[in-house]
Parts: sequence; structure tokens; C-alpha cells
Amino acid sequence: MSLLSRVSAPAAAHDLANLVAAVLSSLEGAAPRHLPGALGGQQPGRAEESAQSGARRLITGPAGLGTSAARLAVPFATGAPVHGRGPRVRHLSDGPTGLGATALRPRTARRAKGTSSVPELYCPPPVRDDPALGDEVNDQLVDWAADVGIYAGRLDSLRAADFGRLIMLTHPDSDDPDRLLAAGKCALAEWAADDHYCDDESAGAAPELLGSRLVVGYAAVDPAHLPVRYTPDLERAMRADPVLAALRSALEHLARYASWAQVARLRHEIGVLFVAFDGEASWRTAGRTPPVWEYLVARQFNSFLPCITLTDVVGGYELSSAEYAEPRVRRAVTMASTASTLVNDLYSMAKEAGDSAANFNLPQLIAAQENCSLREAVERSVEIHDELVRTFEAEAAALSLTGSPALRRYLAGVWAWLGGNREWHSGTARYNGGDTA
Ligand SMILES: CC(C)=CCC/C(C)=C(\C)COP(=O)(O)OP(=O)(O)O
Repeated sequence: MSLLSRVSAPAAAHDLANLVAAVLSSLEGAAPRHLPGALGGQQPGRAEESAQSGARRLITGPAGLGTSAARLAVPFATGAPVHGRGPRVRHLSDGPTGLGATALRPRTARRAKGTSSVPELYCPPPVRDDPALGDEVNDQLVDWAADVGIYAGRLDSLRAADFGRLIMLTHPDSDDPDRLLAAGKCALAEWAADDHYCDDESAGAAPELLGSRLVVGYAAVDPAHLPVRYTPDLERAMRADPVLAALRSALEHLARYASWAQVARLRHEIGVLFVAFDGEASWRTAGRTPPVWEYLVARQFNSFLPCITLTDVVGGYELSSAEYAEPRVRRAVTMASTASTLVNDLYSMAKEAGDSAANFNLPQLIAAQENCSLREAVERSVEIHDELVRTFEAEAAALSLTGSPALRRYLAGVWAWLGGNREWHSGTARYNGGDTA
């Protein structure tokens, strides 16, 4: 039984976050020692060994390549206001140096610089920026996309979008290009499903076909076991459709690193993503504009959660299913995920303007429904984003006190994911004037 299931902390409000900050300050330097020494309750799996060694690294804090994630301390929360608003994130001041040493060295959240169209956001900066590693992953991702057939005829745009950079930025606790590639393939396959099936008619999207495509699409991540006589039909379909081929290939690659519990978790998040894809298609076909609250519900599910969920797989440890499913952990992680997806809404507004996705974007919906200018709607969207990030920050700080070392590391990884995600969105050609892919 993990410590989390035996000790419960009250839900963090922002006042509590300040209290947590004080407690955490007093723990600085010795923080993990009060936590359990092994990952109690963990199911045996391929990730178990690395999970346990990950936990040990958290406690003992060794030096050397790839061990920087051990120096998590507590990246979250709080105390002095940033730019006059809300809590500040305490972070490790003197981390290690050297190759890989910056991985997951926590960073202060701040109001990340705005571009001309996106105001500053409350978000940590990226933990690592290693362009060479990003390029390596990106090159391999584009080669793989060519093999499976997604983004055919658009591979130059795909390369320029630089999804390899996204993965390098969002998973700073791994320097292993192949692990990063496995996560990158999953993300790109999910993106391809969105582009080829949902959003981009020039790439084959058709709302009336979406439901049936996604049913078979789900079978690409969670195999359908048919009677023998129909198996070849399914297999032919899987090979003929690049999105299906991509999803299946991505999951196969990931399974080299993930335990079956981690694979099951990813399947669940993809299933939920597909349900939300269907929801958006129903708005389109019915010509219906969702109220803001309904859109935000949908955005929790049509979100980057399938990417975020791989935080521990890429890091080489395992968060137990029990902790992953614990309601407060779920609340914190899904709020972070929604926030990261609102970052997408803010940065992709120009790309989506004029296409069928234009109405399904938070600022556009707020402007239409709350009778304000688009500029004001962007500001309100930023406030919503910031509220979600601050709540995640406070909750994660509280949960880190009572959870296992794996949970603590996972939440720090989610925090890092937010920073890498915003950084990528602010620079990728996909949303910054390049051709879309
Ligand atoms: C990587 C992943 C889980 C992608 C699927 C869903 C997705 C593409 C997003 C959550 C991004 O939102 P959106 O559909 O608006 O994407 P674009 O802005 O068109 O890139």
C-alpha cells in the first residue's frame, strides 16, 4: 500500500499551497527521506526494475548521466507572487551540471513571455533544450512517418513542425533517443488521427466517417481478436490505412519500454481521446456551437493526456495504477492536461482561423458567447489556463508530500511537460507561419 492511500492531505486551495511551500522549504535537501523507500504496491512488469531504481535515485541522488531526474526535490509551489500574481514555484537552486544534468531540474513558473498574439502565460520554462537530441528524434520520426504513410506529400511540413523537439522538450528526464522516439511516435500517430480523420479535409478528414474510423482506430491500439476467417480482412485494413498503421506501430514501439499496466493506461487515454474526437465531429455535423463549459469538458478529453501519461514510461520508472487512478492525482493531472491543451488553442488560433476547427477554440467561443472582443477573449482564456496551472501546482505540491517517490517524480514530470509544451507551441512552424502538417 502506498503512503498516498494511507495518508490523505486536504485538497489544496491556494492558501494551503503557501502552507505546503513552507513545509517543503523546511524539507529542502532532505525531502525524499520521509517517503517510502520502495514503490509499494507496484505490480511486477517490465518497468519495475527501472521504477525501483528510479525511486532509489530519488532518495540517494547520485551523479552522472541520466541521474539528474533524481534531484527533483519539489518543483512546485509557492510563496512569493510572480509578477504580482499568485504563488511562485520553488526550485532546486544548485543542481548538477554536465550532460543530462538539467533533466527535470525544476524551474520556477513564471509568466512565460507572450508572442505578438499570445499573452504571457503562467507556466514553467522548459527544463531542457537540447536541439541536437530534438533533431535526432525528429529525423527518425519523419522517417517513420514516411514508412507508415502518414502525412504523405507533406513530410517537409512535418519536419518543420518539429515534433521531435516537442518530445525532447516535454520529457527532459530521458536522454535516450529511442525512448523519446517511442513517445514521439505515439504523439504523432494521435496527431495524425486528428489531422487525417477529424480536422483536415485535404488530408482525408470527413466527419460522417469519423465514428466508424475511430472504432477500427481503437483496434489498432487495443487489438481486436476476430474469428480466424475475418482476421485477414482486419489485417488488410490495418495495413491499408496509414493512421491505423501508425497507431499500431507506435504502440508496438512503446511496449518495448512500458509495462502492460502502462500500455493499458495509454489505451484508456486514447479511447477517451477518440470519444472526444467524436464529440467535436457531432458539433460540426449538427452545426452546433457548444457552450464554453461543455467545450472545456471536451477539451479535458480531447487533450494531450495521452502524451502526458507517458511521463513515467519515458523516464524509465512506473507510477502504480492505483496512484495514477487516485481521484486527487487524476484531478491534478487532468487539469494540467487541459491547461496544456488550452496552450494549443491559444497558439493555433491563426492556423485554425477560417477552417472547420475555427469555432472549436476557447478564445473564439468566449468571444462569441460572452460578447467580448477576441483580444479580451484571449485574456480570459489565459486566466482560465493560469487557474488550471496554479491549481495543479498547489495540488501537486500537496500530493508530493504524501505520495510515493514515483508519484512525486511523475508530478514533477508533468510540470516539466507543461513547460516543454508551451515552449514548443511558441516556436513550431505548425502554429507560427509555416505550412501545416
Ligand atoms: C498528441 C495528441 C494527443 C493529439 C491529439 C489531439 C490534438 C491534436 C490536440 C489535443 C491538439 O488540438 P487540435 O485538434 O486543436 O490540434 P491542432 O491545433 O489542429 O494542431
